Amino acid sequence: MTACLATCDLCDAHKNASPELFRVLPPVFRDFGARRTFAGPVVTVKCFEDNSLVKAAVDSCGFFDTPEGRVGKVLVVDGAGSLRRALLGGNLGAAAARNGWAGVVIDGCVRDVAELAPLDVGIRALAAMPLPTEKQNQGLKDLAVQIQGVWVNPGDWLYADEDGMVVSAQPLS
Ligand SMILES: O=C([O-])CC(=O)C(=O)O
Repeated sequence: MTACLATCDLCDAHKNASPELFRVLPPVFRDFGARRTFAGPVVTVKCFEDNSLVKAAVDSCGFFDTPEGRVGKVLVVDGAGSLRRALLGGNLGAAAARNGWAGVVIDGCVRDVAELAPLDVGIRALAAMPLPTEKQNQGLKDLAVQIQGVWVNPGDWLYADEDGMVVSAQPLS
C-alpha cells in the first residue's frame, strides 16, 4: 500500500520548492468516493464532454505490484472544467474501485452521487451533474494536462486528503 502523507506536512516541507517539483491544486474539488485519503502515480486523460477515454482507463488495471507492495494509480482527467456533462458515474466509479485505482480526479463533473459515495476509491470532481456525455471516442491520454491552471504530468505523484491535493514530480516520503 502507498503511504498516504498529510498534504499539510507535504506543503510545510516543500512550499518553497520549484513548481516543476511541487504544486498544489486549487481548493475547488468536492469529495465523492469513500476513500478520502489517497495517493499514487498519475495517469492522465484530456477530454471535453466525452468520457470514452475515462471509461477505457477505469476499465483497465489501476495498480502495479512492487516488492514494497501494491501501488494504486490516480487517474487525472482534464475535462476543461465543463459543468455541462458528467465524465464519471456509478458504473465507471465501480470499475475504478474494482480495478484497483487509488483515485480519480476530474476537472469536470460526476453523476450517480449516491452510487459513488460507498465506493472504495478516491473520487474528486467539481460538481454533480446528471447529464451523461456522448461517447464518440474523442480525447487524448498520457499527456501533460492543466487542472484548474496547474500542470499535472503523467508519472507525477498526487496526494489527496481532507485538506486538499498536491502533486509532486517525485514520490515523497
Ligand atoms: O457511462 C457514463 O457515461 C457515466 C455513467 O453514467 C456511469 O459511469 O455509470
